[in-house]
Amino acid sequence: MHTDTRTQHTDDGTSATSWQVDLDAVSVTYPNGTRALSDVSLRIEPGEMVSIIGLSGSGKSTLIRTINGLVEATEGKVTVGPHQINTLSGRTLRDARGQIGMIFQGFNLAERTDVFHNVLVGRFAHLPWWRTLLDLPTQHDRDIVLRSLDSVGILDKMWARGGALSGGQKQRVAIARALSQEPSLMLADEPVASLDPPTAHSVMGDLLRINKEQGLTVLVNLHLMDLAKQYTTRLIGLRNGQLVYDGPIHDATDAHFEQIYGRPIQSRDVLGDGV
Ligand SMILES: Nc1ncnc2c1ncn2[C@@H]1O[C@H](COP(=O)(O)OP(=O)(O)OP(=O)(O)O)[C@@H](O)[C@H]1O
Repeated sequence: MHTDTRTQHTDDGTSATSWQVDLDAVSVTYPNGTRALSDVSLRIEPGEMVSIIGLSGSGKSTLIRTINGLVEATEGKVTVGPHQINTLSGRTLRDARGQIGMIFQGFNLAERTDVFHNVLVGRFAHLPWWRTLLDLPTQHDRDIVLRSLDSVGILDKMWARGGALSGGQKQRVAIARALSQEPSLMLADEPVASLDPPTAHSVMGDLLRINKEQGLTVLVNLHLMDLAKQYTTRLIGLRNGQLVYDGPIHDATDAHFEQIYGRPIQSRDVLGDGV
């Protein structure tokens, strides 16, 4: 299968590559016998902004984790940029993951460490080990950390401790940490599920801006249909581990959402405008 990449131009004139993602007949069965994904095939083009929607347990996290190699596909082929992820292990898998930014619902920040060093962690994939041990980032690494913080509007919090930030600020630090990897793909697993509605909208707005400004491929797991409609251009619907919708978001009707949820739409399926 041909795998495409696209060059993105960053503000400092350097260029990075935005990756395509291909899943070819991918199934995942966990060791306890749970079949979390069944025969999923899809292609995400470089630079797309895609939402993955489904009820709890439908396989959204498993899909995201299979793409970055945290979960192994038990059948099928997972191709991410130039890598066939499900054949990699050890150093080569770590190197590939170094180019995949990952954002989690729980932020995963070091609470007692300042924001600068939390974001610098994103550079570790690119630093020789002795520089990370000696805490000796280059000026280039520092510049990237500052630019990443600036791009999510929290440069002024650089010396605050991770634990002293609000949920929205923590998620922005997590986005900055992922950006400092200079990623070729951004994966977000329920990034706004712990946030209040206005903050959820602004974090989704940050992800959309990064997608547009940097041309970065973004895949985001959501369980709220209005966020998917407002911030993404393509919808992937999962139900019981199966792909039940894949198409442009503006073609997705309430009937499609009902098919994805397996029941009529309820108020808990939408966040509201948060104002
Ligand atoms: N490590 C695991 N071992 C065994 N079963 C698992 C594991 N992780 C997930 N599952 C199961 O796989 C199925 C899909 O789970 P997954 O977390 O991918 O769904 P999800 O759509 O992300 O759900 P949620 O929105 O609640 O996070 C579920 O039945 C879940 O219980």
